[in-house]
Amino acid sequence: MSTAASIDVELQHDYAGFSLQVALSLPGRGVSAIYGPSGSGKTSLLRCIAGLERAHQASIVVNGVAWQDDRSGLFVPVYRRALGFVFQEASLFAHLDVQGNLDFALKRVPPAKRRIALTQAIELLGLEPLLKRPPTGLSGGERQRVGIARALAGSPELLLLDEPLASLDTARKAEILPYLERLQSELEIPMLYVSHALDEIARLADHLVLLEGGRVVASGLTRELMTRLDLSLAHGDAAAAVIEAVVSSIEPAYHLCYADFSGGRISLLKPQLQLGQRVRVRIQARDVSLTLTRQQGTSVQNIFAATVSAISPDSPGQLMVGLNAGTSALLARITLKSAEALGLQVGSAVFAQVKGVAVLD
Ligand SMILES: Nc1ncnc2c1ncn2[C@@H]1O[C@H](COP(=O)(O)OP(=O)(O)OP(=O)(O)O)[C@@H](O)[C@H]1O
Repeated sequence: MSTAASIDVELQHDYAGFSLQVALSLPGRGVSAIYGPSGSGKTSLLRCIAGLERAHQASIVVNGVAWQDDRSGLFVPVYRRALGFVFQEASLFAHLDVQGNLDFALKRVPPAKRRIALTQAIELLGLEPLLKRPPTGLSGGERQRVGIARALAGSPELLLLDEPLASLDTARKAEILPYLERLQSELEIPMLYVSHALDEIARLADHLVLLEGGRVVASGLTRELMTRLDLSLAHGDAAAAVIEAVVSSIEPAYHLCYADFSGGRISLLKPQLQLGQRVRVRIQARDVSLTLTRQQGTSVQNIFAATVSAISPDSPGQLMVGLNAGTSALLARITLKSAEALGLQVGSAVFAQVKGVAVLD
């Protein structure tokens, strides 16, 4: 059922040996991440929403505008859908400089339908110094920024991003993420963001869709899904929790600041944060160890009282433990042997020692 501020997708699409069948209602603003193993149908879903593939039994409504409705025979062709598509690698016109590539995209939108000024797209992606450069003179990260600005120049009502950072190395990824965060906070355009990287998702997306074998396994708030032990994304090396905290004091001499969350006070090696600032902090399950009594004489600063909410097998010899610290969910990955030695069970009172944290914003 479509409402004005949502993206509602119901569709079926079949290839030989693969069927994609989804029914989703996503927020009409902000970033929704699409996550799942290789071959789970993430790209196919984006292509069906774009109209690059024609799904059947489909209903696709973007913030009140129907793009496809097979009950009434409506199928808006891809070139008439107000969307921007950002691929893993931007294919820019080699004979045009950056400005020329952006102008080309802008000209395809009738002036009355332009929602984003080119100057705004250039400013948001920091492209001013690159405008006269040919695409061949750009780094991979710069090309992606141009690709994103070009998608914005088309004044999209929906931005589809298919692993936009996957072809970049860690340093280039880190360079682009702040631009994507700016888009999210400064533009009203909703984004569907396909990614394999949970750290990117934790940073960018409030909403998460987990796809497996062409089906939606879960759809909901990112930080809730990330700590659900019945889901694959709460397992393995990348498993992590995200907590929200507010900076309450700063200790410049130690380059530390302290932020309060429902489970206590967390110290962060990030002195440039401001008092009162809200921060999201990512805590990886592999960085959390558990004790039955509060450790003394340890170098670990962040120790929180918690209750075990769930225990589930992880890799051989390892368990994933779900924890509640106040109303915040945490994960700890520990060995089966330690769990037995501690006599852990659901409801056990423990102390979570957090060895490393990452501030997401
Ligand atoms: N044009 C096509 N013809 C036939 N089968 C296809 C076609 N496109 C995709 N598939 C199949 O559909 C399934 C889903 O593919 P899709 O690319 O959507 O997955 P994905 O989750 O995006 O994977 P990845 O993370 O590897 O990019 C795969 O089994 C793939 O082989």
